Amino acid sequence: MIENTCQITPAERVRGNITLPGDKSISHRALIFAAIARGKSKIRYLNTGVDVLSTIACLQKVGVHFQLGRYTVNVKSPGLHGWTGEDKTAFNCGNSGTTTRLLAGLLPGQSFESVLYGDESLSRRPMGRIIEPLSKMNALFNSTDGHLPLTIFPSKLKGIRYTLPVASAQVKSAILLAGLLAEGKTHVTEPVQCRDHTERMMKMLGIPIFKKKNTWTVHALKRPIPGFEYNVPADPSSAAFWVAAALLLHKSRIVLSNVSLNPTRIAFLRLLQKAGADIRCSEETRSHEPYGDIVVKSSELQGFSISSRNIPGLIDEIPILALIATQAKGMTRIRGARELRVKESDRIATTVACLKTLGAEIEEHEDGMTIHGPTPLHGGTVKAYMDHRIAMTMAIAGLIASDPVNIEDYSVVDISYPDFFSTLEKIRQ
Ligand SMILES: O=C(O)C1=C[C@@H](OP(=O)(O)O)[C@@H](O)[C@H](O)C1
Ligand SMILES: C=C(OP(=O)(O)O)C(=O)O
Repeated sequence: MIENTCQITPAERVRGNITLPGDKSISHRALIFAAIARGKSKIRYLNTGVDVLSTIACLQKVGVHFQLGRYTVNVKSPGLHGWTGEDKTAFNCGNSGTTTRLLAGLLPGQSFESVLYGDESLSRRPMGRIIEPLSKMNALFNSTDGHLPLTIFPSKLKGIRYTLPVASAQVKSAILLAGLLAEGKTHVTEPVQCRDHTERMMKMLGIPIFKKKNTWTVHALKRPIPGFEYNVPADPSSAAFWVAAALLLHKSRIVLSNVSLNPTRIAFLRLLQKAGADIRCSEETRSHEPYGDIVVKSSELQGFSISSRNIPGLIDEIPILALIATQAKGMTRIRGARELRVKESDRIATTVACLKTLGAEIEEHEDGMTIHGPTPLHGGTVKAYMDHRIAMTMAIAGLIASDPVNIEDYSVVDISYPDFFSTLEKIRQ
């Protein structure tokens, strides 16, 4: 076996109760709001993947202290108005788009110059989408052609009215966060709803934020907000891999506990239920983020259709949904998914390439893919393309294929789910 290649052999079934990692999107935000707050905060069940560790490393650079325990992180911050940095403070965002774009909203209103940079994959991803609205707020940037590294100069921000041209929670969040340090009100309109964790956390902390139709309005932060305690629910995007394994392998049953049931995140569950999946969600526990338990059993599935309006609610689940579609009866159409081309990898191209290698009947389109099923998958060797979601999708493919699947660079799963392979070993039979 080549170094950093793993082999996943076929399984008969998966069974058991799974402890998932904390939600990655909520973890980034819990840390960022603990840094915005003044004083001590405590966050439980944080996602401890490499992306979230990048957010911690960046926030340490502005004078925020973290003490990481097994399930708890204690945070001590001088508060947003007390962040300190040396001139040209360099922030390594690693592989994380969320870290980069959310911090790009908070750094222009600071009194020091900063530089955001990241790995090869992150350096290919578009930053023009945040530079454009934040520049309208008077932020001053220097970038190479809308890509990292991004230099951010201190500036006096003003509120704006902005309609998102791409449905992106990262862009929406960057603008709302910048609004905390801007003069006047900041309004963001989202034509299609995307995840709303930033807005929920602002509300929870008493930050003045309001919604009218599909426009969010935030006011500048006049008074410091105090530290807080927060329990991060489990990550539905990580759950999706085990949901797929349980649906596709006979006589399987898995239970996933305390999963975020935020409606902006679980469109994939609703879509699969309509396609025939036996997925039951327990009654939601209402907190600032709804959460509950999910039970999944083996199911016969029909092909499904996804169009641009559905994409934001299941954007990160498309590679695993494409794998599920190879085993569903009939045709599955995924369109309006151009955004997938600017993720950690070009997820339209990489999903299609990997599934074709294993014998799937799949066609690539500029904005999506068409899949014909059910088509039995055979084994083979696939690349992870330095993309955690592609590596995890291929691992589930290995469980359902007729022969082993070798995954090159499998350790990239650490970006969002360091315990992924040990969990797979626990539940496979
Ligand atoms: O705000 C977030 O936490 C995220 C938003 C989405 O990205 P976009 O905002 O680029 O759609 C998603 O793909 C990413 O995994 C996390
Ligand atoms: C796209 C993702 O994350 P990010 O944009 O934060 O790199 C992801 O986790 O699938």
